[in-house]
Parts: sequence; structure tokens; C-alpha cells
Amino acid sequence: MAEDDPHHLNIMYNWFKYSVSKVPPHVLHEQEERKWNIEYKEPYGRCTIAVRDIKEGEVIFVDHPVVTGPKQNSTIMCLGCYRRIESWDEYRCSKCGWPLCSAKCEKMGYHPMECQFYADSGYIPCASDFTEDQYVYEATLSLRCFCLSIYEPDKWKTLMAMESHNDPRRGTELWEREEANVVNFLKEKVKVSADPELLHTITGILDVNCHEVRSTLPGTKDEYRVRGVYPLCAMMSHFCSNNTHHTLMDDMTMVVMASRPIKKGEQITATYTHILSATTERRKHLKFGKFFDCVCDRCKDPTELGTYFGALRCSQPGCGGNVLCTDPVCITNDAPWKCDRCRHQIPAETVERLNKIVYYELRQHEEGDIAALENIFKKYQFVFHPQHFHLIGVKHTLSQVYGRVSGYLLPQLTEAQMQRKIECCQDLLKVLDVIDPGISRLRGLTLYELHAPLLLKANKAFQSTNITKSEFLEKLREAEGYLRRTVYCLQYEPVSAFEGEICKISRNSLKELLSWIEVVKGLPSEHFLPECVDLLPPTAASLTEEDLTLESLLKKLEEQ
Ligand SMILES: C[S@@+](CC[C@H](N)C(=O)[O-])C[C@H]1O[C@@H](n2cnc3c(N)ncnc32)[C@H](O)[C@@H]1O
Repeated sequence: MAEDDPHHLNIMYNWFKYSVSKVPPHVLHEQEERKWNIEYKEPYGRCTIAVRDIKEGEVIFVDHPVVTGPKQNSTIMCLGCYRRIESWDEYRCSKCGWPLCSAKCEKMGYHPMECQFYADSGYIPCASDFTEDQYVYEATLSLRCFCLSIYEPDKWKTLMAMESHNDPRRGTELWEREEANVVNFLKEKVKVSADPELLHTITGILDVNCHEVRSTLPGTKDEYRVRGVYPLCAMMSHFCSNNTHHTLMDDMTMVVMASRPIKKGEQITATYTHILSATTERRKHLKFGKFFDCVCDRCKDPTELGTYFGALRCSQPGCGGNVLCTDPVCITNDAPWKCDRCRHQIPAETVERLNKIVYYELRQHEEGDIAALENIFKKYQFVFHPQHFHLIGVKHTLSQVYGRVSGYLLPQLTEAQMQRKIECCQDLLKVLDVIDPGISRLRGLTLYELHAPLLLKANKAFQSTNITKSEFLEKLREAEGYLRRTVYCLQYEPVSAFEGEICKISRNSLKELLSWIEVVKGLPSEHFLPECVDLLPPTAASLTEEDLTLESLLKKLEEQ
């Protein structure tokens, strides 16, 4: 390490300059002052600190991948464009013989770098038993990294400045797996003449720093998922309730923005784990894959910032208290759980066993099996706190499947089912407001799911003259608010992505809804219940998909 730059900060700042020079000025101006510094702080290592207040939604930086390539357990894919390949014999690279889409892909992306190694060694994965050779795609990304040392020295320097955690990784299950699948494979089968320690450093850098890259193939709806190393993104520390939102553009540029206001001096943070998992699971995942013990505010707090995301209901008769972990950041994960009222105690092992049983039950049902999900919910609703991650997880799934799966399409939903969809969305949003406030994909999608049954219910009440004008307008404005916030949360998503598509649909629905509100404002009072009469229960009239559109409502109105 250079003595005047022991933490390689200059390499990271240089990477930033390179990244900025590659993005269009409407995203980030080269002249714009940097909003962050990289500092070294225990226990985080290098981390990104705001040098001024940053507003919600402000772009903080853009980043480019040093390298991208297949993930672990990848299926057969084109090493040029990443399209999934169905058959080994679709097309083979004329030089190395690996399956690709076409001659065009031979020169695409990073493939030309590894191609020579595969061609020289003569190694081709076994077409007759791919399960034997499944790891070769994962190893290809490590080979690509090694190739940077030959073909792209600046990128190699940046990659090597990243954390590999070789010492804590040495001898772990992960290390042994990578030794067999990557290091030995590259040494013995591909004849890479690199020091095994260097190859382990590469696998470590990938484990600690990689981001999943989910994008679509140009001009298609075909999604691909690979891994990429984004050096600046990787400088952000992990917090279980983070303050950034990142969006991947179609050209694989990562745009990082503030998901909520960030104060000068505050760390700019990302989350490396699933936000909707509980403290024990998050901490285990971070320890296993990223080699640190998270002690963020959410992890330290047994109530997870007041959400009670891991809490159980006390089983003692008449107590009604919440059973919480007495020391959620205990290294051995075996601190007992105690009721916050009667102090009844449960061993950590029992809580873990219970969670495993529910995970198992949840995995047993078919995707979108509403009846099975509702049964699991009923079975456990009095075992867990209403905001427990299992119940919220079920509600998350229900919020998406009610209205979308066969037999439960939006127009087919009963009044009670529509109400259930609304309740699931609202309960999920309540938790997100605490652990993932501000701009988030999950919030955007959930708000979209919430607006639809609300609008449908309101329109249905209007059609059966079961609502007063002011109540109807209030409901329409509520749906408008949700649509506006959907667009706000998803506005940065590329249109090719599912979230980008939902954003586009929401913009159109919003325009339509605003016109509808104008029409409703001008409607005479005979179309509504008199203001003084209580709203009657809505009738279960059959609905069609058209009921949601402005045109169909106007048509019905004219017919009346
Ligand atoms: C993607 S890197 C982040 C940059 C890293 N600090 C560096 O200097 O290269 C991930 C590593 O940073 C450290 N780290 C990130 N978030 C942390 C946190 N909340 N607490 C402790 N260490 C953290 C861990 O060593 C982790 O493996």
C-alpha cells in the first residue's frame, strides 16, 4: 500500500472521475462538485460520507462496472450478451468452442478476454452432464477479473484496491467451495498460471463487493441476471435501514440517489441483504457472505425500530405482551427471548425452530396459491406480532397475487378480497415507512397495487349510486395520491424493466384519473347519494376489467 494513501482512496476517486466522464450530462455533470468523500472508519473500513446535506431523490453518483459476468449456479448462457441458451449446439464460438448466440457475440462484452484462455486450454464444459460442470460459469467471472491484469491494467488496479477478506474467509465453507470450483478449475483445467492466493483474492473481492445486475436484452423483454463489480457502490457501508436507492440503466450504468434526506457528515449507505428479513437472518447472511457483524440501529433494537418485525406474541394466558430477543447483536445468536410484560422467557433455539417451520410451510405451496397463503396466515396470526416478518411476507405476496392470478383477477374479487388486498398493501407500507422510507421500488410497486382496488371499489359504489359526491371525490383523490407516489418512486427505473413499465402505466392511469376527477366534479347531484345519508353497503355487482377505465365509466354515465 502506498504510504500516503494506505486505503487506496485516490484509486476510488479516479474511478469516480472515469465514471462521471462516461455518463450523459443530464444524469450528472462532470463539473458538479462531489457530494461525498470516502473515509476510513472503524469498524466499517472505507465508507462514503456526505460532505453536504443531500436532498431526497438527488443523484449522488453514477458508477460503471469494472467487470460483469455470470453468477453462481448460472444456467448455460451466452458469454457475449448473457442470453439464456437452451441448447449446447445453438452456436459455438469459432475460437474456444463455448456456446454463444451467434458470431456477433464472439466479440461482445468481456468474452474476447477469456476466449483465448479457453481456446488455448481446449476446455469446453461437458454438454452431456452440465450439472457436473455448473460452476464453470461462476469461474468465468473470476477468469475475466484475472484477464483485466493483462488487458486493462487501470481496471485491474481498481479491482485489486477492493476488500477480499482473505483472512476471515480462509478455511471457511465458502473458501473450500471456491477452492474446488474456481481456483482448482482455473489452475488445472484452464491452465491459468496465477498464484492460487491471487485467485482466492479475486473470488473474495467478488463475494464481498458484487452487485446483482438485472437487466433486459436490448430490443427484447428477455431478462438476464449476472454479477457486476461497481467500485463506488461497493464503498457504501451496509445499514439494515439504508439511505440510498440504486437504479440500473440499460447500459449497466448504476445511478445511486438519496432515498431520503441525508445530512452532512452522515454515512451514505446501501443494504447488502433483504430488507424484509429479520435481524437474525440478516446478521447471519452478512456474517457468512460479507464477514462482519452488523450492529446498526435496526439490528441493536429488539423491536427493529418499533416495527416488532421479529416479535412473537406472548403465549402466557391473558398476557398479550410481545416476546423479544434480549440481545439481538449477540455474536453467538443464542440470547434468550423474553416477554416485555410478564418476562416469560423462551430459548433462542425455539424461536429459530418455529421460524424454520414457517419457512418450510411457505415453501410447500405453489406460487400464487392464495388459499394456502391465507391458511398459513390464519394459523400463525396469533403466534406472531401482526408486523412479524413472516406475516408481513405473506401479506407482501398476497398484495401482489390478489388481482393478478387466475380466479382472483381484479374484476373477479369479492368485496372482502378487495379489502384484503388493500389491507395487505397498507400493512406492508406501514413497515416500509420505518425500515425503508422514501424512494423505494417496493414502496412504488405496493402503492400501485393499493390504488387499483381502491379505485375499483369507489367506482363500483358510484355506479350503484351508493356514495356521496364528496366521498367519491375523496376516494378518487386518495387513489390519485397513491398513483403520484408510485410514479415518484419508480420514475428512475428503466422502461425496459418491470418497474419502469409499471411507472409508465401509472403515468397514463394518473392522466385518466385526473380527467375523471374533473368530470365527477361537474356531475349533478342525482348521480350520488345525498350528502346526509350514510353510505349503504355496496352491492356485489359483477365487474369487468372495463370498470376501471374512464371510457367505460363515462359510457355508463351517459346511458343512465
Ligand atoms: C462492499 S465492502 C464496503 C467497503 C469496505 N469498507 C472497504 O473498505 O472496501 C463490504 C465490507 O465493508 C465492511 N462493512 C460494510 N458495512 C459494514 C457495517 N455496517 N459494519 C461493519 N463493517 C461493514 C465489511 O468489512 C464488509 O465486508
